[in-house]
Amino acid sequence: MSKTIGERELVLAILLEVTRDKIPAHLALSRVLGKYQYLDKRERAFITKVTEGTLEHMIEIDYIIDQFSKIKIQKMKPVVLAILRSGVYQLRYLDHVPASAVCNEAVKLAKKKGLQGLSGFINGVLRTIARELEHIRLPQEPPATKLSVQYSVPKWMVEKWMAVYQEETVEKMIASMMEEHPTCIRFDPERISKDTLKARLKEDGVAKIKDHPALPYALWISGYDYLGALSTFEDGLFYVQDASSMMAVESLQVRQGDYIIDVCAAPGGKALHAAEKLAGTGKVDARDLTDYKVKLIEENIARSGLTNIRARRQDARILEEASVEQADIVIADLPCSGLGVLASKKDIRYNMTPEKQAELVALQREILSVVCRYVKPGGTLLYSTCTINREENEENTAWFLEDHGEFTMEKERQFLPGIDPCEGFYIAVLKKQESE
Ligand SMILES: C[S@@+](CC[C@H](N)C(=O)[O-])C[C@H]1O[C@@H](n2cnc3c(N)ncnc32)[C@H](O)[C@@H]1O
Repeated sequence: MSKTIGERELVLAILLEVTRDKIPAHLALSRVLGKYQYLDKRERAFITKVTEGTLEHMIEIDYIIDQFSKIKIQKMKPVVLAILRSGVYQLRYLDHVPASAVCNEAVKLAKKKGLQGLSGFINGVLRTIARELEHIRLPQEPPATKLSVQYSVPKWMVEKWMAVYQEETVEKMIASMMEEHPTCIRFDPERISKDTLKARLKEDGVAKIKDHPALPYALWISGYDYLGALSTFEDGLFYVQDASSMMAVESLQVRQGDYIIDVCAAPGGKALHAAEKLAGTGKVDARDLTDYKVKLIEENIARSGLTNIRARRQDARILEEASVEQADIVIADLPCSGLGVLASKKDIRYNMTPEKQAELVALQREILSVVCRYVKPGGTLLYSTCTINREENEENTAWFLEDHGEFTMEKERQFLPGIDPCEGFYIAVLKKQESE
């Protein structure tokens, strides 16, 4: 393929896909990197850094643009805004790119995109920002605006959290969400000891390996190139999973021989963990909505070598008569707004809205009302989400318990990033009364 598209043009294409067309950032990025094979390592690194960085700091960047542009960002053409955003990111965060190069490249790109008439405007805004860079002041008041701009998290999310938690807690949470975190992995101590796994990970070239403080079968790893290249990963010796998800399964007290239904199981993290806890006994029935998702679970089952788990397609909103009162444990780890995992999924904050969140609450209630019927008398229902939002969490559980007097709350916990050693996650363990 001839080299006609430059790195900044590809950054622009990805930013437009994410911000205008609402394509998840990791998909847009991997599609472009996959399509333009001629890009060398340095160009790939630049494209990744600038797109991810621009998205990560986008609210702060928009605030800065609005300080120095006579046209406000809401009035700008998406292409102009995307060129300015990536330009401001490079000026503010990439020391090795000279300001003159940032401005010149932005002008060239604007002209290439047929925006000759606006290239002077783009040049003017970027040059002014480059000049004023040292003097830029972000808002200090009110607290929700300060945190929103400083950490580039939408104000509505910050306000939601500030209504529940102290400002200091919210800042710790958000700061933690913006930091790079090591990868959390779970291993099966029945299959490999911690010491052997650590030795193998070192042989694989993993630079840092740390014990998780709360879980004996969890490790934090960092300083490796590519997960898929680790022999330990290829051999299925660990599963990448946040500690919060492990704690969800830990809270269940799985007993040998249990029959467990996971109604929204893909890619299979909690279902596989539960199957491990059954130690070769019992059965886990891991379900999800589509064939594609079922395949993901099946791939992970194959990697794990476990034989007491199977995957199949089943819409959790539709009652399956044959499952009624059959399960010792039902895991309902439902689709949610994902506000607890902004650290690993950086575009959630721009794609999630209060309206979408309200739709998710309705879906969660619909699924809970159906799948609670699969729990045996005396059995357990786990409701969990990876979000920090009372409507989806505590309020949903309270709503459920009001309607279902046969269940009582055994355990409820909201994990907060920066406060707990994991991502943001909610767990409610609900016990169904024994039959009379
Ligand atoms: C939070 S994820 C589950 C993560 C999984 N429990 C784990 O630990 O790996 C939610 C899952 O719900 C699935 N889902 C969404 N709507 C569904 C439905 N109506 N029926 C079954 N699964 C559904 C999604 O495909 C997604 O895989």
